[in-house]
This record gives sequence, structure tokens and C-alpha cells, in this order.
Amino acid sequence: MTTETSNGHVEEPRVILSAEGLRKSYGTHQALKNLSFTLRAGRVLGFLGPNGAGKTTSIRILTTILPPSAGRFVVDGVTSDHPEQIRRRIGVLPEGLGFPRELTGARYLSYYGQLFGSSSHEARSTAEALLQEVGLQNRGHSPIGSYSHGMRQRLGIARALVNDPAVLFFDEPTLGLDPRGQRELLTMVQGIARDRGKGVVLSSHLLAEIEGVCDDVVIMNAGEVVARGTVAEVIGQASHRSGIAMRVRVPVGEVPAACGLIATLPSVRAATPDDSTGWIGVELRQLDGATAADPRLVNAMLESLIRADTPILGLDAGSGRLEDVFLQLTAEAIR
Ligand SMILES: Nc1ncnc2c1ncn2[C@@H]1O[C@H](COP(=O)(O)OP(=O)(O)OP(=O)(O)O)[C@@H](O)[C@H]1O
Repeated sequence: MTTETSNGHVEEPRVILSAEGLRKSYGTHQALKNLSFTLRAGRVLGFLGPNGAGKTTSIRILTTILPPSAGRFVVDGVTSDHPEQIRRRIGVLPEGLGFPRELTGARYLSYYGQLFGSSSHEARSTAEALLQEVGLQNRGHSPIGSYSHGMRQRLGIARALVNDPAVLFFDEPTLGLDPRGQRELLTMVQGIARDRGKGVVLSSHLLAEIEGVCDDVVIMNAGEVVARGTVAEVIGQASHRSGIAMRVRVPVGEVPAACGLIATLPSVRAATPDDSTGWIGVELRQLDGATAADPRLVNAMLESLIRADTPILGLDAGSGRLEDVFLQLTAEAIR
């Protein structure tokens, strides 16, 4: 989301959350080693990493539940040495949030509104508007105990919005949801950033699902940041290091012959097979920082396979998916 000023300059949305050198130790165990990033309004930042990477620790620090061992952060202009002021500017959906089963969704949200200082009338009308926004308008007056897991997560999102925060934190929000529920929830999360102009931090290890939702990512592994940037930058950095610029998938039995053909193309440095899936990673001679292959090279590769009567089952003419990068980076860090 950019805005054009009267003199034609395009302005970036403001930085709404930034962190510098955050560290956290539990006793002698360093759970977070050096986390720095910036998040602009209207964008979704993904904290990605396998179990134990430090995602929850980072979110606990940024939401003022845990003090960092070192480093600082700024939320909507407020520095981390003012935790009470920060709490008024953030909304949080923690992992595994529990709900009072007997309260209705509407009562629950009104209660939170009043905790943030709204009158009971204001809190009730905010609750109704939020229930509508998260698609619970027809169930708002039923007890939460009767809600499905997906409905509870949506209620948790509504709760996080009660104080109209500048930044929202969602810790593994899609855990336990079916694919449709995951998609609906992530679309909602994206809308909160885009339409309301909020900064959103989303932690997950479900990469395929969140790849399309996050604008920026921080990939963590064992407390270290192993990659950081926009999704395209992170994929580009990793493909530049691996040299793989495109992938093609053929039947497993045809992989050796197809690799041989691809490797004879003049611009190809190497064709690396994955014998179990049939995907072949294609490395080019000159990458020059490119994150995707020249379409003419893609065509030449496809032509040579078609001439050899090789069935083409899949093509990734970009440099791969975030999931591949994640697996590559976290495996490198573990080695
Ligand atoms: N209170 C604690 N005391 C000691 N060690 C802890 C504590 N909380 C977390 N850790 C350790 O810190 C590291 C990071 O944990 P954290 O929960 O932040 O990771 P995570 O990326 O959220 O993982 P998960 O996806 O499993 O929730 C892990 O090694 C964990 O065992």
C-alpha cells in the first residue's frame, strides 16, 4: 500500500513496528540470538521456522509478556521501555487461546472492550461490528462452548481488534483448522492488514498456506534469523545461492533422460534431479541476481523435452517456492 503525494512522489506506508538486536536467554539456553526487522503499515510479516525456532519467544517479547535479554523495539512510535503504552496499541491472538465456554461471543467481546476503557454501550456496538467483520454475526449470541474451532479462532481475531490496535500478532492461528478454515482465516488476516492499514505479524510453520499471505518474512532456525526480506527477495536470495532458476517435473522413470537433455542446453550449468518426486532443478550459467529464468530459456527447455516425447508434469518457471527455501535454509543451519 503506497500513497502518492500532490507532487507525485510515492510514499511508503510508515514503519509501524521495528526491532533491533532482540535476544532472549532462558538460563544458559539462547532461544533468540539477534532479531531485527521492520514492518510497515498495511503489510503482513511472517515469522517462519520449525519447532523451537524462537517464534513464540519473539512474539512474547514484542507483546511485552517477556522482557528481552537485550535489544529494543518500537511499536507505533512507542519504545519497548513503555510496555503499558505498547499494550494499548497491539492486539494478540496467542497460540491455544482458551475461552469461557458459557459466555456468548458478544458478551466476551464487550467485556474486552470495557477492559480497554469503552463504555458498555460503545463496547456492545464495537462487539457487534467485529462479529460481523469476522463472519460470526449469526452466532454472536450463542455460548462460545457451542462454537467450532474455526469460529473460536475468528472470535480470537475479533478480540485482538477490540482496541483498534496498530499492530496485530497472530501466533500459529491456523493450527488445527481444515484447509478451507485455514484459507478463510488467512484471507481475513490479509484483509486486516490491507483494508484496515494495520501491521500484522503472523507466525507459522505452514509455509505453503502462508506464502500467498505474507508480504515480508523472517525465517528463523534455532533462535537465529536465517533469511529476511520480502517473500520474493528471500526466494531470490536462496535461488541465487543454490543457482536453481527453474524446475520442471517429469515422470520419475524419465528423470535421467530428461536431465541429460536439459544439461545439453547451452545456457544450463546443471540439472539436478530429485528422483523421488520427478522434479528437476535447473541451474543456469549466468544468474546476474535474476530470480527467475528468461522465458526463452524456459521455452527452449520445454521444446527439447517435447521433441523427445517426455511428458511434462509440472513447471516452476520462477525460482521455487518459499517452502523449498525454508527447507533448504533450515537444513543448512542445522548441518
Ligand atoms: N520458558 C522457557 N524456559 C526454557 N526454555 C524455553 C522456554 N520457552 C521456550 N524455551 C526454549 O526456547 C526455544 C524457542 O522456543 P519457542 O517456543 O520460542 O519456539 P517456536 O519457534 O515458537 O516453536 P514452536 O513452533 O514449537 O512453538 C526452544 O528451544 C524452547 O525449548
